[in-house]
Amino acid sequence: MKSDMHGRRFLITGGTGSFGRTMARRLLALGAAEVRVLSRDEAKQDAMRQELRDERIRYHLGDVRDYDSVVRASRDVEYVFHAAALKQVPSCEFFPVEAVRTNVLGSSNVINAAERAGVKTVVVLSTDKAVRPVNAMGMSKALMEKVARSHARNHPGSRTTVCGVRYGNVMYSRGSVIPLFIDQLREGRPLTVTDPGMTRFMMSLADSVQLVEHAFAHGRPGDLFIRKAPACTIGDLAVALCNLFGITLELEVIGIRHGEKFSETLATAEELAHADDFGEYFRVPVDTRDLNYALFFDQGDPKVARTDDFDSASAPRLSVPEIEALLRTLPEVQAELTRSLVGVG
Ligand SMILES: O=c1ccn([C@@H]2O[C@H](COP(=O)(O)OP(=O)(O)O[C@H]3O[C@H](CO)[C@@H](O)[C@H](O)[C@H]3O)[C@@H](O)[C@H]2O)c(=O)[nH]1
Repeated sequence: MKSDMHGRRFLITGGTGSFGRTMARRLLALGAAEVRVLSRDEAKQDAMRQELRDERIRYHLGDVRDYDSVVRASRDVEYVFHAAALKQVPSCEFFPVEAVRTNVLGSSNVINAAERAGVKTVVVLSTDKAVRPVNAMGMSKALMEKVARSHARNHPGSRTTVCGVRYGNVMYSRGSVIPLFIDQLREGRPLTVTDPGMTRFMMSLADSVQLVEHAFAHGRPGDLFIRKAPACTIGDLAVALCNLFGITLELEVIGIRHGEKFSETLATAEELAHADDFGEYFRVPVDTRDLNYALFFDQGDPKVARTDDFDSASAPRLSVPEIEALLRTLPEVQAELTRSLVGVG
């Protein structure tokens, strides 16, 4: 049976990142006619070209901040996955205007170029850090969500559907805690735990691709899809990794970092009050009522008070053996496990 992706033309912004590479591979496997990658770094494009070696991939050098480069990359495209972003919390804290340029204005460029090119669907990728944000990265992603969802409100007859997904930490993503802990284990150093009680939602890269595919297949204008990921404490994650590698190491508690939250929120009570529950996913439709504030004040919303946030402190909590099982499913961890841990322990 042919998939919905078969014979279609796609653009992935930020296409050389870990999400982009995984998504590109998947689209090619499903018979996509063309996968265009828009990104800034020619070295990463070259590495991807060597890795995937498929004539259906076209590399566009450019930057989402530059509208013309996005317009060029969007020509004749049917579907856009918008993954380009500044996503490091510390760098966005130091340079918040850069976060605004890429995450907010860049996203607006992607949506406007898609509209102009007659793209059918744009899926924008967001993060739990955009919910009740405390850092510039999260704030800029929250505004990106607003930009994306306002498209549905402001262009009700548009032939371009703009929808989004929001997910938590992607396990083993570049620069994140799991590869860091594995390096520390390998070197026999104590694991630097910020606070053992901190919680994060845990998702694999494969899960994030699946969520984007779900949005691609089912998204209506302005929809936001959220996967109901399980959560764990960072202390349990550290113990699970030690168990997995058969090593006993001390944990060194270093304290919560600048701009971090103790727990993350994937969906607020206000969003959940209006969300559709699809088992594994929530769909949060956009509020398309007109901006008549009197209506909001007069009618209120009794549903909101009855719902709690979906946050990592109260979400289904993975036990240590469950974290171990989840870690074992990750190809990167499988590769690490087959490497010898000589000199460690
Ligand atoms: O040496 C360390 C580093 C991190 N942590 C903790 O581990 C958890 C996860 O940290 P990390 O992997 O750095 O992820 P986050 O800071 O939660 O943010 C990640 O996840 C986001 C999605 O939620 C992405 O957008 C970010 O780019 C990515 O860094 C947090 O509780 C940290 O406090 C430690 O305990 N020790």
